[in-house]
Amino acid sequence: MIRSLALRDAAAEVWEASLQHPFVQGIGDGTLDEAAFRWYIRQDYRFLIDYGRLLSLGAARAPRLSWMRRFAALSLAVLETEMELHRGFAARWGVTDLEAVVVEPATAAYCDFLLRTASLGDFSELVAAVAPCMWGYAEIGTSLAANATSDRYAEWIEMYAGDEFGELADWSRELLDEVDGELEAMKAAFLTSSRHELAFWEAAWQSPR
Ligand SMILES: Cc1ncc(CO)c(N)n1
Repeated sequence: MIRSLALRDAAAEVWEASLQHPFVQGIGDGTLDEAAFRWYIRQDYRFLIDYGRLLSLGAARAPRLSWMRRFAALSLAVLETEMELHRGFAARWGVTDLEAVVVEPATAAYCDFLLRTASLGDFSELVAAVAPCMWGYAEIGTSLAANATSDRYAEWIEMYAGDEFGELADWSRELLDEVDGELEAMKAAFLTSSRHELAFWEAAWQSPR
């Protein structure tokens, strides 16, 4: 089986649980409590800083020049475009302390796993760990956009359902299929990231409101 599909298969239950998670569905139909969304935006803003670092490590370690360029460009796109979306939400909804926010355990655990894998793992494990971030959000965005009834969170949905993010998901699959690496180690990294994604939704759902 094609490696990206084998990994997607192995994580199918976890991905379905993320898509069906009440927090995610609440973004889709606009019923999600704004305080919970504010909590998520604050934590995700912190996540994106380390995610930018992870992509820069990807650039530093990439064995092909074309991958190196792509990782470097992506790091900048996250630190500029994606974080700008969060700053927009923050301004609209009265979040004034984006930079000062405490890193909650689910955020810290995910970021630490990603940066540990990127620093100490094989490059193929870095690729497997980062894929659920890109591919997973693109899948959620596309699925929510297909049924969206949400005005409130429309911008968020549009960003992750958009062509740019879709291309990113395609690229992450291409990397998974082309990189030199061992399937079992890659599967472990892919699954662990997928579980952290789910735990992030759950933490946001359980956040104090
Ligand atoms: C936790 C998380 N994973 C993936 C993305 C997509 O960039 C994001 N913004 N946040």
